[in-house]
Amino acid sequence: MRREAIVAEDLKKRYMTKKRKGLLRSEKQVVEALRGISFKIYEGEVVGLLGPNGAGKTTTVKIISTLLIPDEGNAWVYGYHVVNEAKKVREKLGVMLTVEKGFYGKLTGRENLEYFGALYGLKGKELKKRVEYLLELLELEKLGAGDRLFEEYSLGMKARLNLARALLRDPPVLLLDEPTLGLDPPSARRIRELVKTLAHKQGKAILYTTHNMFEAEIVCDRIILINKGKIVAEGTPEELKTAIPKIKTINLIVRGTGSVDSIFSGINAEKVYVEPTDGLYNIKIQVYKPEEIIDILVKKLVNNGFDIVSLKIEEPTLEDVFIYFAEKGVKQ
Ligand SMILES: Nc1ncnc2c1ncn2[C@@H]1O[C@H](COP(=O)(O)OP(=O)(O)OP(=O)(O)O)[C@@H](O)[C@H]1O
Repeated sequence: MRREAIVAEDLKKRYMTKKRKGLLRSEKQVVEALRGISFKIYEGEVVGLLGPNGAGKTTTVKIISTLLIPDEGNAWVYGYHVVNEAKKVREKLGVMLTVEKGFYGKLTGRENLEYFGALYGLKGKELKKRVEYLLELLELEKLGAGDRLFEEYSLGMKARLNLARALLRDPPVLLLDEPTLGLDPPSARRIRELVKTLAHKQGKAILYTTHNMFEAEIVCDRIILINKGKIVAEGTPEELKTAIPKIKTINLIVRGTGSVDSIFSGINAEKVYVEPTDGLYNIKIQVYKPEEIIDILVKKLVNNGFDIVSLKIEEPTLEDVFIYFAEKGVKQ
């Protein structure tokens, strides 16, 4: 049986902030960042924590990583309590929060890793071996980055070094907060491949936050969707796609000079988006049963002098799931 690596039980967190009221006045305000979040993450899986801005993703990651104390609820990492046994929890964790934090600009990538490795208690040959292994694993040597100063690093190199640092102690649990944000495709791909290998081949438990739905779908075994501090949906990407009303999208590109708006009057669609580009119209029509309207639609377009350049019917994507739950708000 797979072991539970992270267990979160009814986590709640409020922040006290001040809202400006005019030039000199401000009013205290309570932000309910987490309103009771419970989940489990097992060894060997990548679990995506997804949600719109301000949903509570970073707050959750910070609580699990012992950087923030919850107001209510509990969480454990390999059975150690995140508040009462924070030191033990930290020994089990590799955390990647923001890209640059804590690295020394005047040290090379290799020296930075050696420095943090020493802080974590690695020494001598063991430390050197681990650092060389990680420089290879993250392809930093290949990019000529091992002996370059950190201040000269590109964003992609910084992210790779950040992940290397999180792996120094070879921890069984990784918390990765938007690890590919702003990266070029090769760096993002390298990190995604590595994350999957670390979970599936080495059995690490990985909590992964991202805004990128394409990424979530290819990296995550399971997804937890949060909105306004609550879990609104949970499952594999496939399960989530079947959890929303089976709305499909007719994707049409047509060429013509007339107005397309009259075409859609009388057509029973949920939503229609029209985007004119260079003499073409890019049209998206969301409907439950495309087969019921497609004939009429094509006839109307042709009778009004439009050429159909392409026509596709698309199944719901993870992005549709995300938008559906974000718009729907919190299930009560
Ligand atoms: N230190 C803080 N003080 C006050 N409010 C905060 C603080 N940190 C977060 N918040 C608020 O708590 C809520 C949850 O924030 P959090 O950063 O956890 O969300 P998120 O899902 O990570 O968002 P994003 O996708 O934008 O990074 C938001 O309303 C945010 O404004």
